[in-house]
Amino acid sequence: MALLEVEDIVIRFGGVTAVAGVSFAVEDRQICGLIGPNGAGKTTTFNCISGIYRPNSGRIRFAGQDITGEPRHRMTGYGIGRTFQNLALFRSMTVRENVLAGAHASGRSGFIASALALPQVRREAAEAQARASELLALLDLNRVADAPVAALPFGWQKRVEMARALISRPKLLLLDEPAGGLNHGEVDDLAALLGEIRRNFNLAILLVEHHMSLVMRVSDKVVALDFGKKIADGTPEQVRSDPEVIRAYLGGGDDHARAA
Ligand SMILES: Nc1ncnc2c1ncn2[C@@H]1O[C@H](COP(=O)(O)OP(=O)(O)OP(=O)(O)O)[C@@H](O)[C@H]1O
Repeated sequence: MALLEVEDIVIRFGGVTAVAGVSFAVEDRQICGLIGPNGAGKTTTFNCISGIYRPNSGRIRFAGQDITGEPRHRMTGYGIGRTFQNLALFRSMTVRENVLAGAHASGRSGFIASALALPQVRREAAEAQARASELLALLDLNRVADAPVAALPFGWQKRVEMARALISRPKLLLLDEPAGGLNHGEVDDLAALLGEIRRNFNLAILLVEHHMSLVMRVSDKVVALDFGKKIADGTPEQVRSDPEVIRAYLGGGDDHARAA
């Protein structure tokens, strides 16, 4: 049984079918790249897995459990963490505070227990602090831990988002365009970091990404979409040389050419 099973999902917006029956699976500890030209349906698929959209039909299973249409606030509890293309950080808070905010989303203590500062709450808070420190070190964010997040360059803010997603110990990390806006050196660092994250946290990663060389370098498998349909699913080598993929990237006018 795969960790994530996406089965024949269809997502429509009014008259537009953004995703037209897509299926694929992500195994435990696998890094899977989701690629495709502009408008292919990547983000919509991603938003469906993370509970932002509900599919019109089809099923999504995570660790054997049907999570189709579950709201996004439940996803952390299931073991799914995510980052956003345009960042969703608390800009005036420090790096450490932002990372800790991810732990609050997954804390088991309820509102009353927290208000009364019961021992379990204090234990959870201490654990979260220790884990935040570990993550800040791993993601090389120690030096800026007490700086407001808004003062950091974009590439560093992306790392903060990743640390925030990781603090809840996800089994699957969804990354929306992690290389977007990064310079060449930062993309190299990101490739190394993704491997390190997988090794350290024993998790699977699904990334939507336009940066083709990054996807091909880090992914164990790649799923390619075009016009809402899956056109290829295999190893980076298989997908890179797939005639449908080559046609989608080279033959689709301005939008497609930009994505290639
Ligand atoms: N909220 C929405 N309302 C209406 N149409 C939408 C909405 N979101 C996406 N679409 C349409 O669905 C299709 C797929 O869009 P989607 O953003 O998933 O593609 P994508 O592969 O992520 O593209 P990009 O790489 O440009 O981000 C496009 O035709 C898009 O215009």
